[in-house]
Amino acid sequence: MNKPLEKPITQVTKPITQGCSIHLDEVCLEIEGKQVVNKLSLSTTIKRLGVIGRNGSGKSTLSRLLSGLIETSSGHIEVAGINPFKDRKGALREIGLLFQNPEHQIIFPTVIEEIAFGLRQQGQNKKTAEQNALQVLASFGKEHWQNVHTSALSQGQKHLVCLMAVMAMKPNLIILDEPFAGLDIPTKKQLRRYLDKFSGSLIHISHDPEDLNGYEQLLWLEGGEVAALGRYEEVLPRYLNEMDTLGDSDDISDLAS
Ligand SMILES: Nc1ncnc2c1ncn2[C@@H]1O[C@H](COP(=O)(O)OP(=O)(O)OP(=O)(O)O)[C@@H](O)[C@H]1O
Repeated sequence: MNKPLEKPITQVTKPITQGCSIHLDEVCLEIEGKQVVNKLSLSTTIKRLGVIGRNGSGKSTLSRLLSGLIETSSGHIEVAGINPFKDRKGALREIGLLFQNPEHQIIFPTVIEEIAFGLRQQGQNKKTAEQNALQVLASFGKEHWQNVHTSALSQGQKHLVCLMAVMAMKPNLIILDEPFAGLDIPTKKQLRRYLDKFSGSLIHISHDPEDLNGYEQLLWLEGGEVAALGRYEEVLPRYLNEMDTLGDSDDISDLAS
């Protein structure tokens, strides 16, 4: 695959709701000689942006670039007015990242410690961080979780702890890297309800278009490039059509050659 798609739209001039500003200018990332992200440019202030694309198209890499965990090889990234890689303090303040697997995120034995950790990172002292963490737990109706051992939580509960930990830091933008994968339908619906209440911006990576229902824009990545950026209703049918066509072919066998 990786054939050029229709002319990409990389500038959406009229966002429906104003959110966090995100600007990428000719961003490239090379890992071990492989061009993982290639001249990626986009500019948006949308509040709900879904990211779709095939396995290996660069979605998780984009989330790491946007949250400043990795540096570009070339090009420029600005999120909420800062360069997230260079301004780590600013990135901690502005951007939260939620991984698909909460096991990759949770490091503390109890829920309160886990939620307070990010606040300590932001400079709060232990007492204030724990008070604020407790407030967040209360706002989710989960005060009784404070001393619960994180290892005793179900997968869905772990996801919720990660979400509360991220929200406690009051970011302007939360990036979600397939947070619903492997969750049952009720847990997914509950987490979705919490996310819908978030007043900041969300960038949500998902293989399931249903997760992104109601999102204002979709970014479709292909081979580390923007295949399309536009309204959900415009981009999704094109994407699904392309995926159907690919599903009828056999490009997986290419991996063996
Ligand atoms: N640390 C790394 N070393 C080598 N290659 C990498 C590394 N990280 C990512 N890649 C490559 O970059 C490409 C994009 O990977 P990425 O994980 O961003 O894709 P993705 O769209 O999130 O995929 P998926 O939908 O399967 O999660 C892949 O070809 C992957 O093999």
